[in-house]
Amino acid sequence: MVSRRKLLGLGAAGAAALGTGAVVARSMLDEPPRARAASASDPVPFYGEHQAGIVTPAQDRLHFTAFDVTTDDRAELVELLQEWTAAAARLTQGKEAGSYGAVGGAPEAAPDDTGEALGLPASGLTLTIGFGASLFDERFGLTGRLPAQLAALPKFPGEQLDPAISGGDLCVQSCAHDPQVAVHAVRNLARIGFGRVAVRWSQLGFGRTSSTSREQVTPRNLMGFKDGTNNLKLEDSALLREQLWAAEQDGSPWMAGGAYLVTRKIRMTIETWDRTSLAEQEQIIGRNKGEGAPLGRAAEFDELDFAASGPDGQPRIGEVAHVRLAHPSFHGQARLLRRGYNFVDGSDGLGRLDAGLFFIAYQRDPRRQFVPIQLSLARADVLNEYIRHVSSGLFACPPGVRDAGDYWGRRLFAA
Ligand SMILES: C=CC1=C(C)c2cc3[nH]c(cc4nc(cc5[nH]c(cc1n2)c(C)c5CCC(=O)O)C(CCC(=O)O)=C4C)c(C)c3C=C
Ligand SMILES: [Fe+2]
Repeated sequence: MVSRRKLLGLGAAGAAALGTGAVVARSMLDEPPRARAASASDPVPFYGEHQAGIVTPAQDRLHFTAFDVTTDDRAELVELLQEWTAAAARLTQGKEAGSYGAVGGAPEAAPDDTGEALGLPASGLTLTIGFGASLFDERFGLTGRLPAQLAALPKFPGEQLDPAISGGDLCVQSCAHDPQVAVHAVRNLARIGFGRVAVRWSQLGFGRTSSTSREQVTPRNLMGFKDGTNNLKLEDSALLREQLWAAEQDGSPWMAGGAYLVTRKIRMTIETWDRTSLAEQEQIIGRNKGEGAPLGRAAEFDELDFAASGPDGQPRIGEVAHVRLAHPSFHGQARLLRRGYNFVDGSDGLGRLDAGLFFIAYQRDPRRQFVPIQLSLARADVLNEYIRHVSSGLFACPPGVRDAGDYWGRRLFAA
């Protein structure tokens, strides 16, 4: 197999051989992936108990895609998932999607890799798959396997969802430190899926808006605030077991080790936000803009003190501040692993940027976690004056792929 990085180092003779369409022997250049990503260009292990791309320290770039399955044939769907898994195992290690690659196959055949990532390193690529509730209809004999956790989200006050950019039978979250690598992976999965799946909607993102590890600096969202401070993180193993990973006893044993994913595309009216005073912006969020410290406190990771009041006798963190309404203490300690990205999809034709937050949250049960939190936010959050939810997705992300004999969702399709 040719790793993309190796291809660059082949030298003139090797490059010439590839250029003439020679098929490279799989064993010639194969090498095992390193155990863990050490730098932004390194691979992240693909095999494991959980899918990569959930607690993996959030990469800088996102290409999220939802697919509709266009075949009604269960065997074809299983075959697709097997082919996707094999391609994902290669792509995430910096290899090409297929064993011949972009230039190593027969000249009369379409290449089994599209080529735009040739020469690029793995770039921390992770590919994470999810299954939407619509996959469990009568087409594939999965009706009895629909997890209760995929119950449709309620209609939240104020949302203006566009069905064309919501839902989907399948989703793939592609994250990498290089946008070309993230897009290349999705493009090749779509290519492999031709005739069996069609892209329903997709979203590009940048500037991760959450930290999922204590080793990461907290990034900023497009409102200019640090986002992801009080998040579930990779290091919180007991909390992850309690709040993130589905367990055998949760009702759908095939999901044990997986997690449920909620996506929301949230458009910001940033032009209005940008004309709002600093003091008001900080009141709305409940943290200061510079440090990201809770109002009334000095440092980013200081505890939030909801009882503290200012000189005017009013609570430092207002009753309708975003962080108060979203805090676990108001939701039976429910937490989320947030992993969102900023987006700017050009302009809206009315002189405004089409920009905002592509919110991504993983959890063990959206009915206990995302739904109550979002209900509080939708009812009272002062931030609502500046945001609008325009798309929604809910997916069951199965456990990790154990080894090369396993595939995404194997336990779902097992007899
Ligand atoms: C339903 C869940 C949430 C949505 C939707 C949401 C949208 C949203 N958030 C920000 C900006 C910030 N959020 C912050 C904290 C925070 N947000 C949520 C949940 C949702 N946010 C939670 C659970 C928390 C943590 C609360 C806590 O325990 O303290 C922050 C503060 C920094 C941080 O802790 O991450 C900011 C800033 C925007 C702009 C937005 C929609 C566009
Ligand atoms: Fe938030």
